[in-house]
Amino acid sequence: MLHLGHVSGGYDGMPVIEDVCFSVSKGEFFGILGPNGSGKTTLLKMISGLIACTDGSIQLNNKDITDFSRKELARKMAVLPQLSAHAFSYTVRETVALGRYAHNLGLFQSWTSKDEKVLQMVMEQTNITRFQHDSVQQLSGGEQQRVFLAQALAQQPEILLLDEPTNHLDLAYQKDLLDLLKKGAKQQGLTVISIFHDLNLASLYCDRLLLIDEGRTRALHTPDGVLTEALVKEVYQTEVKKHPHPEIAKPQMHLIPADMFSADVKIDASMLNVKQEHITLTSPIPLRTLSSGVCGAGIGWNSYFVNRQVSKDYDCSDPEHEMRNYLEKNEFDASRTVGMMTAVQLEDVAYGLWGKDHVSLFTVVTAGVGNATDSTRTTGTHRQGVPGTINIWLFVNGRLTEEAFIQAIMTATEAKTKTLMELGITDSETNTIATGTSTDSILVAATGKGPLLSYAGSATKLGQLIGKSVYRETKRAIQRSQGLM
Ligand SMILES: Nc1ncnc2c1ncn2[C@@H]1O[C@H](COP(=O)(O)OP(=O)(O)OP(=O)(O)O)[C@@H](O)[C@H]1O
Repeated sequence: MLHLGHVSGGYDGMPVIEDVCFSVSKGEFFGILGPNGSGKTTLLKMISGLIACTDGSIQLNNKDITDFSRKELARKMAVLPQLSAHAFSYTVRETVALGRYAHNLGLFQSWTSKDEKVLQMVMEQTNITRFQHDSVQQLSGGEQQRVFLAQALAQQPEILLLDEPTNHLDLAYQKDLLDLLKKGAKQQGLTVISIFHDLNLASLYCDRLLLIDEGRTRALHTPDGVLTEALVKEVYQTEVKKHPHPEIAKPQMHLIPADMFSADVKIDASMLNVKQEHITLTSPIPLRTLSSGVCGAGIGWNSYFVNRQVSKDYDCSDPEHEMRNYLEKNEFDASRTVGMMTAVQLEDVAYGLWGKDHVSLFTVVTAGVGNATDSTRTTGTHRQGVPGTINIWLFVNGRLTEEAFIQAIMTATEAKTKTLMELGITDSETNTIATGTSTDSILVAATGKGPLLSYAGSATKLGQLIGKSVYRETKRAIQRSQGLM
């Protein structure tokens, strides 16, 4: 639909855009990214015909844009400019109605019922109907932004050009506006070309991104292809971390603020508090965690770790909610706590600091095996009223990659299973060696200090510490709970 072939252009003979080529198809949501002054607005002005190309050509539906009259072009393309501090003397309704200009013979003279219908529709869509008789001047920046979007939509263009459309909008309106544009693209085939400063919004909504730097194309691809840590660092001169969005398959870039480094912290027994009711560990800094606890499960940052004793017939339809109430009652901030439950006597806990020098590990285990299961054979129907959960906490005094977190869990699970095998713990349903219990939980937490540990398999120092410590501490915890130590 729109094709830019080797386009160059700028101001007063000074080139800003150089040799840019790309095509945008009908119904595509296309994002333009780049640092301040890289030429994004200039490129948008060239597409809308406001600035002429000094080289190359811009074609709309196979016709050079210079061959369209201004009014013809306005029926095809609408522009939502960056909001500036102009004085707007029109009312909201009048401002939006100006968008129908391209469809009329003269301003307001031939106002038709179709114009009125479109006007009402776009004011509804942008949620500005209630301000329609107010002066644009008296609206907030975000409200004005929506008025000008309504004006652009009233043009009923094939292509909508937007310069940072979410500027001035609060979180909900940012989402509403971009949802509206996406819907327009998907359902009505509206082609959206938009400048973004927010890489994450661009990633969420755009089908493809163009990254420009000093007026030249640096990358043109899907969000995943353009938003790489290396490219963003090079173009924006700033450190970022790439992470997948938790709900949809789009990348998100996280800034890393300077001066966020806190003092070195080593997690050890001095931070552990064993009581009859619960075992707690309080870290002076938030730790990066991966856990299967009742609370604080998944990936997160936590400072408090609670292993709470519950009666063996604890039965609750919403254990997470109940646990949160418990944590709050005991003055733990539930949003920063990993909480687990066990029915074993907490004084039977086994723990120890393993390793020294570059990496060390503080391992804490509570273990009951009354509920031991062989995961390869159990049908899950056989349950005993005997306490039986193995809760393993691994505090790594080091910095872990995500794969190291996952491998730490694998290595710990292998070591736990080996302990059960050596102690001859069996599944009472299948009469075979148990692999764990049906309600085991695990936590891996890391201080994030020191050299990066990329792996935690048994070939690494960390993996060996995990294997040995989980094996030993689980064995001691089981033997204690069985009254053997
Ligand atoms: N009207 C103008 N006359 C002369 N030079 C201009 C004009 N407008 C912009 N420039 C220059 O062109 C370059 C690119 O500006 P442009 O506004 O296109 O960048 P941008 O990527 O949109 O920046 P930002 O992210 O800050 O909005 C800058 O060096 C700017 O100073």
